[in-house]
Order: sequence, then C-alpha cells, then structure tokens
Amino acid sequence: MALSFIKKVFTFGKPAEEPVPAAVEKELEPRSRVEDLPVADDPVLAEEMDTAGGPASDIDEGGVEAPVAEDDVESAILPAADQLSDMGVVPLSLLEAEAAAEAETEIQAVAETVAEIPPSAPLGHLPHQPGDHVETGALEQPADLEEIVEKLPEEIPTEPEEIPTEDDAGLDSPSQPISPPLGEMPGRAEGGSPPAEPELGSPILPKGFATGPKVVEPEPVILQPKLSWFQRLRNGLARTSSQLTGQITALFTKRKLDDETLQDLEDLLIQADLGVETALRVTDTLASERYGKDVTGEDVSRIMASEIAKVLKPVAKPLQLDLSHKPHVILVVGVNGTGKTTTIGKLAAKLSGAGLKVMLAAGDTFRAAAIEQLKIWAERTNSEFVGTKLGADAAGLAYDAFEQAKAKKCDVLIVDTAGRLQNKAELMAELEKIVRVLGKLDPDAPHTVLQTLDATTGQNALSQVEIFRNVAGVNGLIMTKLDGTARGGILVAISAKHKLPVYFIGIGEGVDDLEPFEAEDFAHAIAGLPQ
Ligand SMILES: Nc1nc2c(ncn2[C@@H]2O[C@H](COP(=O)(O)OP(=O)(O)OP(=O)(O)O)[C@@H](O)[C@H]2O)c(=O)[nH]1
Repeated sequence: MALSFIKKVFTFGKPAEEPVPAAVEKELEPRSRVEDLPVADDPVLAEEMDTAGGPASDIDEGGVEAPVAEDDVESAILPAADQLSDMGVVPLSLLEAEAAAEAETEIQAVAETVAEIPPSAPLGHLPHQPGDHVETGALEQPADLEEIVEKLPEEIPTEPEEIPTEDDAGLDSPSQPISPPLGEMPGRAEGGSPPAEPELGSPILPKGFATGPKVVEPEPVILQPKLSWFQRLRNGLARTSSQLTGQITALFTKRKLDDETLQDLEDLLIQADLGVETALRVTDTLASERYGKDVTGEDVSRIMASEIAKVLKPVAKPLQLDLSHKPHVILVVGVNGTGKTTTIGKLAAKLSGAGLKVMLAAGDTFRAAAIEQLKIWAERTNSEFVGTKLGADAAGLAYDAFEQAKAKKCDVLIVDTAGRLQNKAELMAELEKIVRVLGKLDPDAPHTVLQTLDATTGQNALSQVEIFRNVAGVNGLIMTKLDGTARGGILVAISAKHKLPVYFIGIGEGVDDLEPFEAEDFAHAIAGLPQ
C-alpha cells in the first residue's frame, strides 16, 4: 500500500501522459491527495518513507517521539519537480492497474485500523503505534474519515480488542507535543492499569496528579449512645471517684478493721476534700458496723456513699422562683472565672425554654468579653438583654435593668456581676452596692443571690462562700466544672459546713451541661457506685 502511495505522490506536478480510465480514477479518488489519505497507522509507512528519501523517523534514539511541524511533513512527502527524474519515477500508465488492484487491499487495511477505534471515540481520534509518523492535518478532517468508514465492510467488530491510550491525547492540539515524554505517558506507569482516557483538550498531567473538582467525603456519622445525666455525672466525677476508691481498696486489702485502718481512712477522706465532718461520719458508721471484721473496699464505698447522701440531701433543693414579683431577680456572684456568665446562659435556656420571659443584665462591666458573651447567650435563649459600656457603674446598670424588666413584665431578671476575689475589699463593697440599689425598687430584691463555685479550686471554695455570703447575702450555690476534677468532694464539705442550698451542678460548657443537684446521684457517683 505504501509503495503505491509514494508512486502516486510522485506523479504530482507531472502532466498525465495517458488518460486514466474512469473506473480506476473513481477508485483512486478518495486517496489521490495527501491530506485525504486515511491515517497512516500502517507501521510500514515510516520505514518506506525512509527508503524513499523521506524524513527520518520522529523517534529519537531514546525512543521518544519528537513533535512534528506540519511544514516538515509536507516537504518530506513532496520533493521538488526537478528532482523527480533523478529518482527513477515510473510512468503513471503502468501504475494505474496496480493501483486498482491494491485499492481493495488498502480499504481492508484501513478497515482493520478503524476497527481498533473504541465505539465512543470521537472522529479524528485514531489509534496509532508509538513511532508512527503522525500527520495531524489528516487527523483533523473527520469528514474524510467518515467517507472512509462508509466504504468499510460491514463486519467491523464493535468492541476493540485493546484500547491504546498513550498517544491519543493531544492529537487535536497541534501546539502540544504529539507524544509526551515517556515517563509522563499515561498508561506507561509500571505495573499500573491504563488510566481513564483524558478528555480532549484537557492537559496531560504527570503521574500522581489528577484533575477534577475536589470530592468532599461526607463525615461519617458516628452514632453516640445518649448518656443519662447520671452516666455523664459519673464520667465527670471519674477522677474524683477513682482516686478515692483506689486508695480505699488499697487500704482495706486483706486487713481487718482496726483503729489504725480507721485513722488511715479518716485521713484519706479528708485529703479527698470531703471535709472532717463527713470523714468522721463515715469512719464512725464503719466502726459501729464492722469493727474487728474483714472489710472490703466496696463495703467502705457503700457506707461512704450513704453518709455523703445524708449530708447532701438537706441542701439539694430546687431554686424557688416567686413569679409574683415580676421579675424574680437573681443576682449571680462569685470569684473570677467560676462560671457565672456561662451558668446564667444555661439557666436562661431552661427558663425561657419553659416559656418564661427572661431578661439578662450584663453587670460585669469590667470585661468587654463578658458583656458580649452574655449578649450571645441572650440571643441564643431568646432572652431580653440589657448592657452598658465597659467600665460603667454596675449598680446603675442593675437598677436600669430592673426597671426595664418590670416595664416589660419579665418573669425573671438575671444580673451578671464581675468576678472578684473575696479578699478584695473594694470590689466586695461594689457588690454590696448592687444589692442595695436593687433593694430600692423592691425591698426583697435580689430574691435569689446565687454564688457559682469552681469545683477545681478545692478548699478555697469554703472561704469564698463564707465571704460572699456575708457581703452579698448568698442564699444558694451552683457548683461548676465538676467534669474532670479530682476535687469533687469539696461540694460535700461546703454543704456540711454552710448548709446552703445547692441548686444545680455544671459538668461542662454546653447549654445542656447543667442539671439540678441530686444528693443520691452525686453520692453514688463520687463513691464510684452504680445509681
Ligand atoms: N468544664 C467546664 N467549664 C465551664 C463550666 N462552666 C463554665 N465553664 C467555663 O469556665 C470559663 C469561665 O466561665 P465564665 O462563665 O466566663 O466565668 P465568669 O465567672 O463569668 O468569669 P468572670 O466574668 O471572669 O468572672 C469559661 O471558659 C466557661 O466555658 C463547667 O461546668 N465545666
């Protein structure tokens, strides 16, 4: 086929000596121009081009196919007319019969080539072998290809045996190298399967890269079993209880209950912040029940839980709201960072969730963040909000808020205050003033003075309650940060000493991390026992 092709090419520019028979001309017509020739995937083509004095193969020594300029292709195929006589050109008349005979074979060859094209491949996307001389002009004429396809025998297989991948991309883009460097060729990855065929016009990326929008994998939904409040409390107090029960178990392993073990137990309970009073209650009960007998750590834990519950029961009370006041005023006080603002937010969520009209007043005028923090809580909980500028008089703000709450017929007004250390006399005097000013609008106000206590502070909480109670008339407690502390026992000591109501306990920063204080639950959790 290729030899006849060259012979035909060499007749270009030469006057025809004899008329070509019509039948032969018809056969030759589809292939009589260079640009109309079917894509030369015939591997013989390049070699014959060499023999005929055509350009050397575009494959360099390293086997890499170099880009071919269209001009080069044309000049290589068409020698100048004055060179033809030196090249032993055969007269056209002798070639025509041969051409007619070869035409059928040639069509068959093209049919085989086209049969390798995947059914979905666009026209102009012909497969070819590495090292072929690719004539891009011919490939860009799908109309010619269609003509060729029309002439093909009908039995063209629909499924290609093998889909070549490495040279396909870039054929429609003459400005790109026809073959990328070997190492970058898709499908040449060692041991890898042929990659998905790139879209026409998309860049050929090096191995290890891919194009396309980033696929965001949805977060796996991990279904966490919802823990009961007691389970969460036990988890929160796990450090306190494990430390306590671990030491108790160690103390009572293979020991009879005697004076020495009782003394060791008393020391241990005091160190665990439970307080002297509670420690003595536990050791007295244990001695009366089990003196001289074998005692296990679990025996001690049960007696301890029972005695702690007895101390806590009288203080585990609900926060009484007198809604006839409209508003019931709650003043929240405490040392810096004990959780006042957060606790106010949690309380507001509960109250407004129950349908009460709540107002929050930002009386912590020392800290800009505290004002903002309370405002956010008000928004979250659908509460009214009253604030003032940083450094303003907190007592004046409390007074304004009380008036506004009355005017708006709020059920509950909760006033935040700046944190202060109990030993700072000046700040404690300011607190006194707030209480006094509120009392001007209602002699019973503030109706509740809540003190927040940070469980992690341990023994210092005892003196905090002492002083705030004296200055601001604290009449109820909320203990926060019972989650993760080893000092949860302090609540027992405070309850035993001050006997103030403990309304709620906090075991986290979230809105749901505040629950009413339950004596039995707390006692069991701290002793590491089930509910
Ligand atoms: N782990 C834990 N953190 C809490 C709890 N309650 C409050 N907090 C965190 O304790 C920090 C201090 O809380 P705040 O509410 O700002 O304390 P505050 O008493 O208003 O602070 P001041 O205005 O500085 O006095 C914040 O990071 C809270 O999220 C709790 O029960 N558990």
